[in-house]
Amino acid sequence: MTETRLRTWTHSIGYGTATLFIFTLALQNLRYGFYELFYLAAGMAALTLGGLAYTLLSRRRQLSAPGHLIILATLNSGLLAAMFVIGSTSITHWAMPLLLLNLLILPLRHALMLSLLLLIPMSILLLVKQPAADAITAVSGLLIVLTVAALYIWQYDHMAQSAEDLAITDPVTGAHNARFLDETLQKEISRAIATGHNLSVINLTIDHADEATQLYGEPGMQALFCNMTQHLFGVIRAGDTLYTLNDSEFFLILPFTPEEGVRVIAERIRRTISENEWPVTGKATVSLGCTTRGSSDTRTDTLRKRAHQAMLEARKRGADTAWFSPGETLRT
Ligand SMILES: Nc1nc2c(ncn2[C@@H]2O[C@H](COP(=O)(O)OP(=O)(O)OP(=O)(O)O)[C@@H](O)[C@H]2O)c(=O)[nH]1
Repeated sequence: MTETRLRTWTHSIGYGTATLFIFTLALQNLRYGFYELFYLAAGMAALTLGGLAYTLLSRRRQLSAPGHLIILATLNSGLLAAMFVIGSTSITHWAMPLLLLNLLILPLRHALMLSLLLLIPMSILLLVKQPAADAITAVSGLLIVLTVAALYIWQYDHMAQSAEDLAITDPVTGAHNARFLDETLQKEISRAIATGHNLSVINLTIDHADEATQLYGEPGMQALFCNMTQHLFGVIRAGDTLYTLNDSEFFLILPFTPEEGVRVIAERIRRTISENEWPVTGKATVSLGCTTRGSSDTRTDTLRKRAHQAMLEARKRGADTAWFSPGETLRT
């Protein structure tokens, strides 16, 4: 299920349940002849029903639907205003569905702000109107509901973020994985087209990886791969992104980098790697294929293929080489 559908479902169920709860309150008050409270509850039920209709009408835009903030702010301020105007503290528990709706529907920070804007004046009114012990009991109940629900949402947000990080990160090296590469590269191509900025990429492979694996074994190569990832993180600048493609291959996306720039950074990577003393293998070299987006490059596979061809060309020319496509060596 997509996040938009999930939100449409949870928002609809939240508004629907709140409508039922508040409508029941309205009927109860009508039965006992408390007409002011009946009108208040009927108005609130109409608003939550409006929230349900808004959710269904804007179901494709549930990730950013701004109307929820307006609906919930009106509900919260309406209840608060009514408590002050009617002077009734017996409807404090009506705040419960509103607190839960705030947290279910709005981003956590907005929800907490709105809930506190409701709770603080409400607590002052309760302390003024009721015996201190009763007021403290009522306010504590509301605070417990708010805290537990907020903690649950906070934990859920963190778990969702961790799951997303896991899905796009290589667990061994900590760099992004191949799955995330095409998505980011397509976004960067679109950004480069829209802004007219340069975009370059580098495909980089460890030279003689098969022989090194036979010599040092899988764990040795994995250690080299991890060390090289950390080294590359240290060389590239903020805004560049690094991807690990398989056990010996990397890919770099370099936004705002022209041909002269990618030549500089590719040469710097080649030189620093060949000069470095690596923990398991001692010396190691890499072959780099670089390219810069041309005006007709609108697809990821064109750039990836060209960078890959350039990398194969660099390897063919004796390894420890950076090759810029189409057809110019930086250094052999
Ligand atoms: N994307 C990217 N480009 C780089 C990097 N390092 C160098 N370049 C490119 O190479 C050009 C020259 O870089 P340097 O020789 O470091 O000179 P610089 O003037 O200190 O580079 P900047 O201040 O980073 O622009 C830069 O303008 C960039 O286009 C890097 O880490 N990432």
